[in-house]
Amino acid sequence: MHVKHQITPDVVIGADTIVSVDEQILEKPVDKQDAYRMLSRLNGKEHSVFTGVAIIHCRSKDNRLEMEITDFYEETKVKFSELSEELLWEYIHSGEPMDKAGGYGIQALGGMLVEYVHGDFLNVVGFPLNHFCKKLAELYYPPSKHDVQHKKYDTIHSVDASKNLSDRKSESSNFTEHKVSSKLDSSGMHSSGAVYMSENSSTVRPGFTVPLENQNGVSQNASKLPSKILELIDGFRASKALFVASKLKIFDHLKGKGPVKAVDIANDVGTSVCGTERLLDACASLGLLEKAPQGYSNTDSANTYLTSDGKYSLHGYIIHSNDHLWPLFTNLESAVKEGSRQNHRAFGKKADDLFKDYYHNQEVKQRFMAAMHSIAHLTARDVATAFDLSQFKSACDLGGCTGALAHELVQVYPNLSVTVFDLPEVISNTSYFQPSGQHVAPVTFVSGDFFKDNLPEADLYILSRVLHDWPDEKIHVLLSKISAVCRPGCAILLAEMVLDDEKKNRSTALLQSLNMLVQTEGKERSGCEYQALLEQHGFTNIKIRITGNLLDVILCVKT
Ligand SMILES: C[S@@+](CC[C@H](N)C(=O)[O-])C[C@H]1O[C@@H](n2cnc3c(N)ncnc32)[C@H](O)[C@@H]1O
Repeated sequence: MHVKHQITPDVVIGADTIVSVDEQILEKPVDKQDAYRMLSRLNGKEHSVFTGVAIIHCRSKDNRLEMEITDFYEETKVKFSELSEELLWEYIHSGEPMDKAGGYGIQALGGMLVEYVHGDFLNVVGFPLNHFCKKLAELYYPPSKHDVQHKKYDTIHSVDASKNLSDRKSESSNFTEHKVSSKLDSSGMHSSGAVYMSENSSTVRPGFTVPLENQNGVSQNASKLPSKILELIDGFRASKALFVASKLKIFDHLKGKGPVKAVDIANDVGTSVCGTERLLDACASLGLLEKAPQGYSNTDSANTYLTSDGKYSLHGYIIHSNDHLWPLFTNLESAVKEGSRQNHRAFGKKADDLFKDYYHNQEVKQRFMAAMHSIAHLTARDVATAFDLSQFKSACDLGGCTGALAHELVQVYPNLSVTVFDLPEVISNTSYFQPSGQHVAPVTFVSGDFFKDNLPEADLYILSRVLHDWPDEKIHVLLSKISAVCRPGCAILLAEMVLDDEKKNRSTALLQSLNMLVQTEGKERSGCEYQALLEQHGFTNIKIRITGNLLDVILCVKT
């Protein structure tokens, strides 16, 4: 290993000894207390101080000291700014951050004084372990040309020339030279949870720098982190960025406009410029917005799906995901351990069923209905046309909520009369969701409880996203009531995410099953499971259509 200066490990670990000032070797090295005192007294001039492991460049003006610390390997610079003599002494005497071996006060509270770290964070919190390990690996395995070219990103993940990588590269350059005026925790993570990146050597990601054994048993960095794993770890940040942008109605603000500057969006929305800019950049990196020198604008998808009045707006579902599902998913671990819903943990109450949770409060009810409406509207055409339903004269959509599917059915089948049956709290709140216009065919709304009350008569009973809310016992109650009013030839149409028999579906369906776990007593089921439930109540000739949309469709007939 190339060692520039002969130093003892003690000096490396305890870095706070000044040995030279402005290249003049001191007669006697000063200890750390004197070193800092000396630094703080060097007022009005620029100095560079060599401490044995670092060069400290000081610029001091008006009793304010700026220190730039370059570590022994000249890979890492730490810039302290706005450091007054009093503050400096306060930190020295607190015995905490400044006293940490080699920490230069950048850990814990001392992080508040750090303007930026340029390079390898690990090199300034003690023994330069990261650098040391890399040098060791180089000694044993000199890097190939290919590796050297990509050295800049070598501790974060694989350097495959994929789209993901180039995305990551631009991400890391965004973090580079980023101000770290807020605290860094002792693991080197930004206290907000953001990952601190270095500019010119490795990316400091303590949690991800996993030593691996190669064939010869020598440790190397596990630089080949599969991008899928990183994507999943990042997933919650991406979801939250979308949720917050939706909550702040950023997509609505941008709709129908040319590029808008971050500062103007921030002023319109009433948010901070720096926070808004970061959110907009994150959304642009996720493909939700377009970014140009003139500003930010909506993508076509954002106009269609993310604005609150978009053709297939998912705004309601996104807000529900943020306000309701997010707190529930925070308790997923308990749900998995206990095998039950977590509404009491997320919202501090235990209702008999989830609909009582939703309908106790007008705002929560409106939010839930808007969420159901978003998905029902998006899927209605595929559900309505999955089978030819033209032989039916009347249909009853049990748990039909806002009537989004009912309205699609009367459009596709003009001779079909459709009744929406739902709880009274829902039926009284449906007017807000009705389509406007002269040519809208009428839909009838009836209130009642499908477990207790008489069901309206119909040739076709529709259950869209209803069975997945309930355990088998409750489903048997409901199906036996439907079966009792069905004449032979009458049918049931189910719309659900149907799992395949091995439960190896696309992840949307299986994640939806977790969704049911955290909030209901129900679950997503496979085609076979639905078939078994239906057959017990005399429904046969079961056909399943996988629509490719969010809901699949099952049709069966009473024999
Ligand atoms: C998950 S939502 C599905 C809404 C709609 N079918 C859709 O696919 O968008 C379930 C619906 O069932 C209704 N529901 C729940 N329990 C009910 C009951 N006992 N009687 C009638 N409707 C009920 C809820 O109010 C809600 O509208």
